[in-house]
Amino acid sequence: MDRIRIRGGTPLEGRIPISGAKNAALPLMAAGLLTDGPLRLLNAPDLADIATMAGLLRQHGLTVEHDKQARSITLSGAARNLEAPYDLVRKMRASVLVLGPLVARFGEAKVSLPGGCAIGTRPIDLHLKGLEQMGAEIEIEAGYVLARAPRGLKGARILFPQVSVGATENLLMAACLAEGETELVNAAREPEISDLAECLMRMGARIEGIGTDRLRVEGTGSLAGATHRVVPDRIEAGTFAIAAAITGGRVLLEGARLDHLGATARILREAGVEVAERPEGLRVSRMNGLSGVDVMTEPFPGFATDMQAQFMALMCVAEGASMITETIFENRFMHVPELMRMGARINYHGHSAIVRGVPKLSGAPVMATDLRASVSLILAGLAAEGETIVNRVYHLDRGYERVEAKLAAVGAEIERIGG
Ligand SMILES: CC(=O)N[C@H]1[C@@H](OP(=O)(O)OP(=O)(O)OC[C@H]2O[C@@H](n3ccc(=O)[nH]c3=O)[C@H](O)[C@@H]2O)O[C@H](CO)[C@@H](O)[C@@H]1O
Ligand SMILES: C=C(OP(=O)(O)O)C(=O)O
Repeated sequence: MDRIRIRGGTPLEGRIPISGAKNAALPLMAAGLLTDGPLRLLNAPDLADIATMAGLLRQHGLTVEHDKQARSITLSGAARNLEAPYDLVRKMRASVLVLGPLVARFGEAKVSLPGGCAIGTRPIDLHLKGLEQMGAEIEIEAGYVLARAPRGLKGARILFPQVSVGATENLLMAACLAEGETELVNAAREPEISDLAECLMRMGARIEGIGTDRLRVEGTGSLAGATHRVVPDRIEAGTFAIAAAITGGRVLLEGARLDHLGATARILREAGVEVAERPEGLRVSRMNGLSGVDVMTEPFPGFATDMQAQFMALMCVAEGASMITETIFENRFMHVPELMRMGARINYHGHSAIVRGVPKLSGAPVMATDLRASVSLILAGLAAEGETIVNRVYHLDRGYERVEAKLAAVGAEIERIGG
């Protein structure tokens, strides 16, 4: 399995292109099930998760063309097979996003339960309850969700007791083909949800309240094909902002959007990082010292859980202490022991970690456990003295496109070792 070798200490300088967002592209691909298409997605990232979703949609019967040169994905045709098998769903939780579109359009779906993953149990009860409220009959059998709505779904008022990105996306897609009006209350407001809603509108859906926590959808009989540009990846942008900050460098994040960073930009500024909007993207630099800042993860526009591990790496070399509280996932501190192997001073208990900054981290062999934990170890390696080897990088390839090439282009000493 591939490893990443880093020799730390070089301040990063230059321009980094930001790819299309994984977490926008995956639901947009699932939206391809709602139409015969073609649905053409531009600015599509080239990632392992995108290949997994393409594989899943192909086995449902769609034609999926991923033109990596043109960075486009074109989806066309109608699903013939309504089953999403365990072998594909277990690889990637976002596979469950085929459930809403399949049952809304074809009146039936059989989708493997995704199961837990490294960061938590991640149930899908809110997805299922919402579909039931829209008239679907749901049974769980042998690890599969069997959903049936032979006469189609009906609009409903769905109040989420907890904000869920995936449940909002699944039910938003289902509502587009339901009969009558659906209201999603306490809906997630992440930029990826607005991106999905805008694409659905281009396909002919009627949605109001985009960007708010109350989405109203007037169902239509069918949706058409469309062309849509995937939003830039705010988590990739935030990750590279921290790469610049942790090395005392200066980078231009091409295409990144300040309004999509939510609380991340404010918190980085509080820590001593300069973040400025430019016509081509975001300029991020750090000329002076870093200071410890407390953060708590929250749904958008709060500080993103997908930025927590990277921010912790930064706080490892800040002056003073930082309390980091994870409120979204129950087990998202697996990077802590690995960062400690590099000399970080961290105490954690339950949902909170106290990080006491040290002047220098030291390079070490470390093990990646999930996507954002993996990249946090790369960030720590960029700031550390000596060599860091990040093992088990397949997690990284799920969500970062050519991460080592992008970092090497701005001066990092980093390479992938195959094998
Ligand atoms: C592909 C994708 O976009 N993944 C993102 C998405 O994941 P995902 O859509 O899985 O995350 P959710 O927003 O649904 O999860 C938020 C919380 O709600 C809980 N929950 C969720 C659904 C449900 O039916 N029942 C329930 O209890 C989850 O266990 C978690 O504790 O949003 C997360 C939170 O911003 C991000 O970390 C992931 O990167
Ligand atoms: C947790 C993440 O992804 P997923 O929901 O696909 O596991 C992530 O992108 O950080």
